[in-house]
Amino acid sequence: MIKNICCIGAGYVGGPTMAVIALKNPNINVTVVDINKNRIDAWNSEDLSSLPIYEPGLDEVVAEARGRNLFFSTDVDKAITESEMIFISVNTPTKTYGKGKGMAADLKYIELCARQIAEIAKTDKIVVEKSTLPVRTSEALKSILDNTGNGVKFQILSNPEFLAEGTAISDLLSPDRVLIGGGTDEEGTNAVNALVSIYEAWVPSDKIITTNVWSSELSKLTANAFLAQRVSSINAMSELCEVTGADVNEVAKAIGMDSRIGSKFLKASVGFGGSCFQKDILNLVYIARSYGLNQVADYWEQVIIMNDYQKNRFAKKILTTLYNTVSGKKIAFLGWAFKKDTNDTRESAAIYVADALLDEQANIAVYDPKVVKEQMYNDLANLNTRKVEEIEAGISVFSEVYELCKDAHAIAILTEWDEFKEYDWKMIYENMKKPAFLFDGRNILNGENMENIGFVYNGIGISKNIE
Ligand SMILES: NC(=O)C1=CN([C@@H]2O[C@H](COP(=O)(O)OP(=O)(O)OC[C@H]3O[C@@H](n4cnc5c(N)ncnc54)[C@H](O)[C@@H]3O)[C@@H](O)[C@H]2O)C=CC1
Ligand SMILES: O=C(O)[C@H]1O[C@H](OP(=O)(O)OP(=O)(O)OC[C@H]2O[C@@H](n3ccc(=O)[nH]c3=O)[C@H](O)[C@@H]2O)[C@H](O)[C@@H](O)[C@@H]1O
Repeated sequence: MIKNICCIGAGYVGGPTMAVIALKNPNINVTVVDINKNRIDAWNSEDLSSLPIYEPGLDEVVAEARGRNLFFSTDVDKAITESEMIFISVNTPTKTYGKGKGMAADLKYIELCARQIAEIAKTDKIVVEKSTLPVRTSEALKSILDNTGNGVKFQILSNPEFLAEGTAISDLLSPDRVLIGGGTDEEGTNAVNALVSIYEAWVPSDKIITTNVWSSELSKLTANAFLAQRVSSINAMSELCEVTGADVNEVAKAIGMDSRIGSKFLKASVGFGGSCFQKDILNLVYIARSYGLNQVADYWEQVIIMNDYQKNRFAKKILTTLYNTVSGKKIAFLGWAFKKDTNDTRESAAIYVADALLDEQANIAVYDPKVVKEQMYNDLANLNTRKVEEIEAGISVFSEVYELCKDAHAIAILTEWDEFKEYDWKMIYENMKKPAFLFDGRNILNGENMENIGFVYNGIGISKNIE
């Protein structure tokens, strides 16, 4: 029976995942550790609205478990020493240097964890890969862990996480499945069973599937590739809709009712963002190429190419519709996060659309209910396309939508926050420059209603000019 587990990495995955494991396993002590002290302080904050990540329902789970059997700490060594099972949930971003730059996953954080575990551990441990990793990473982990020479035995499991941000808590409470990859010898089976029993505290047994480690590692990359592919597929159709007079919402509904296709994940948009889809597909492409599978690599790479195209296309549409110049014009951005109900902005389409419009000297005004100004400036600075002073001069951040849209030439909806649907759009229209352009990058508003108010409305995959 496992009594103590720890998780290295208190981010978007480590934090919520461990909070739910602790909630459902009150007899197991769960310690989440991170080298980032600010993050740990925020997880320990008395004020639950100051948790480092925003996820609906997370505050309640933390309130119940924290201090009871859920702990957040920067003492990584102590947590490793005391735990029988160690989850690794550190970031695995795309490499920005050296071999595989811009494609491969950067595994330096993973390797550092493995080396630290190898150095500190004095008793046998089950090490669980929670981070998304290239297929066969566990082989490298095993080699590092087994070569310490201190006689400690390690079992390595793969347990990828499938939660989506914004719905993390409900995804964790009722997952479609839990996937555990592990060895099939006696020790491997015991390790798998130990992890299965933790999930069985709340997940029905038939939803917990076990596979070999390679299948588990590769299933995670495959799932994200398939999901992102659906978005790129519907986005590709959105452009065809715009030139033929078809309506992408109608097309999505029509095809989604085919049970073989299914209705989810068919929402045309300004392009997918988030920390994982792009990173994981690039990684998949890199792996395929490294095995010489160039057709496989090209096939998946097209999902990213299409997504980049969609983001650019949206920015270009704004430019051409506004008479080919946005220089000095106020463009109001509704939303900056990569999707609603999260404060995460990683790879958000908003960043790229803003960058393209800054090239055209637009004055961009932004409002997002959960993203702070410094984050927006950082996101643009990280592109390395312009100086910080230029970013600060080109982007102004508002905390209130009516002021945001006052005297704007155009509004662009970048994130599908629910509150955007509830605004007094008539009032917004009245205070804008005319013609008042509205670019709905998420198709959340009713185009006809907006046109009745007076807006020149542009949705994604909806053409107004073709009968
Ligand atoms: N964000 C998401 O929705 C999902 C992410 N994933 C995967 O989970 C992994 C983690 O992702 P996020 O939680 O989003 O990343 P994150 O960047 O939010 O969190 C990672 C944390 O690990 C910490 N860290 C890095 N090296 C460390 C070390 N040596 N010792 C202690 N702490 C260390 C960092 O300080 C950071 O706080 C990635 O592999 C990602 O692909 C999987 C499913 C969903
Ligand atoms: O590995 C990960 O990090 C996670 O990646 C995604 O989760 P996430 O990126 O948090 O959010 P999604 O809901 O998948 O949305 C991703 C992006 O696609 C966009 N999207 C999604 C669905 C859709 O129909 N249309 C669309 O444009 C969203 O707006 C967002 O920008 C997957 O859905 C999770 O299963 C996975 O665990």
